[in-house]
Amino acid sequence: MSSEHQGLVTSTSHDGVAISPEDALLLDTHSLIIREDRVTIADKRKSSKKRDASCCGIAGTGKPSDELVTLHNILWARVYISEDKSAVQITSAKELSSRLVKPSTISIPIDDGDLEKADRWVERLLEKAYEGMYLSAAKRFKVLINPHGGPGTAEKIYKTEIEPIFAAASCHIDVEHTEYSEHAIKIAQELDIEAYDAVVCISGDGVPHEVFNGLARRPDARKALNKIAVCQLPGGSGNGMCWSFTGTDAPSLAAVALVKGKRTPFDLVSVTQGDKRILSFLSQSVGLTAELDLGTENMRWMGNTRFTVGFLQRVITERIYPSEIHVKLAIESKEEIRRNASTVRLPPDGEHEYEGLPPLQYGTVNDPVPDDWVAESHPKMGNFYCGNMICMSKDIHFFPAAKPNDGHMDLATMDGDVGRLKAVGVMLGAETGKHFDIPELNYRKVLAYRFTPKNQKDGYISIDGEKVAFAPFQAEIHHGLGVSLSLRPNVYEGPTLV
Ligand SMILES: Nc1ncnc2c1ncn2[C@@H]1O[C@H](COP(=O)(O)OP(=O)(O)OP(=O)(O)O)[C@@H](O)[C@H]1O
Repeated sequence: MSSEHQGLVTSTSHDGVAISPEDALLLDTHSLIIREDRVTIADKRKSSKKRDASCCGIAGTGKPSDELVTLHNILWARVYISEDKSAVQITSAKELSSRLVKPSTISIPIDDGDLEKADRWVERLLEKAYEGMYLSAAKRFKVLINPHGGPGTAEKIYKTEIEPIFAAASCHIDVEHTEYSEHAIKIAQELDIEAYDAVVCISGDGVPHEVFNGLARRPDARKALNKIAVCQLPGGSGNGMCWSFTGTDAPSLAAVALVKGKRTPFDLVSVTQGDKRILSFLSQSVGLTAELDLGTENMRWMGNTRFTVGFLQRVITERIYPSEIHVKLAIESKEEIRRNASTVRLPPDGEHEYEGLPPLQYGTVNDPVPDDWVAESHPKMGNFYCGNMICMSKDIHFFPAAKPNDGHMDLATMDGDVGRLKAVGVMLGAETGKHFDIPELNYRKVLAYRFTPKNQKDGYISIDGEKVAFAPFQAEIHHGLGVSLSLRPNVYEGPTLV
């Protein structure tokens, strides 16, 4: 444990609060220790963690009157100067429950002679709290709220849990409500990309899908997709992107994770179908998963539970979806995927000769299948599921080998007649990623593929949870084309293979 303490020395008394000449605040490697007997707590909440509480196991002074705030939870700090007093004000996210944090501010009076020193200390605190990036932290947020997303609570969640965190972290916020289907495409197409660092969607997965596609339709698509981080905070039922990047769907905790998040390139997928080309950021599915995504719309009021109910309803019938797939393989066995789990594959550097979307390497679904793709017939396909993120919704970590920026799609397939117990086993195993080892589940890393339905006239094909025509489609990965904000570089939050 570190014992690197940097204190703010105060030596004066304000408003009757006695300040000792010793340090009132100690800056540790991972935390700020507030010596409560020496500071004025402007907005003290009862649940503040005392020194002896088990918080991250960080060693400190050991005094029971000390409060410990992890640097992750420090939202902002400043030197406040008014006519009659000066103070250092520190705002942090206070834990009120395991799913709720709220901003809380403490104020430490300082002597006017200490202003310069206090300024330097505040800067040091912010640098540590934002890991050296506070001056360039993604603080200019275009917030898109879908009032109809998931159970319809996005607006309330934003006002009560998210906005206070953004405001406390000094973010510049510009809020817009989506007013109709595909409105977010238009907003992203017309966005002033120099004015914002990120578009934050308080929505399900549908709005970020539209934002990526709006950015993709711009003449400067490559620059726009590289400049604007696209993020999701939980306003839908699945919230796969929020789970994958922040590890939670508790809105205030996820908001802190975004405020603290670092720009992370991540892979996007081009899907061609008919004459259309769209971008997918999350998943493509046919069969069981697509039915859960799209065939449970009538249970939307249940929130996340609709997926479980829908799954049980469908698995009983052991439905199959005959199909043919062609695959451009990258890593073809689970053993090899495990062996490569800690390998970092960054996108190739270099100049790009295009301003819009990257050219398709393998053509479209209307072109002949390239010679080096593997052709597979799946007369009993039960679930075709290709993903780009680890988590699809709460407790569904379907792609434990997925990485934000590895230039691969994770393709999982399973026959529909493997037996109900096996199917249930895969679903239950997905909570922890253990389904990866179930032999009936085929799991590969691919660069591109084509899916062709057989002997079925109509059905569900889901791209990022949105329904598209029941017709052949082709997908290929674009390594690191998009950007989001994540807590850790090139890692999703959840039970990864590493
Ligand atoms: N004001 C609106 N009226 C009608 N549709 C809207 C409006 N705003 C957005 N939409 C559409 O709602 C669709 C679904 O959005 P979103 O993904 O946010 O919620 P969801 O589908 O309920 O969430 P989940 O995917 O988690 O179930 C999007 O395709 C979007 O175009």
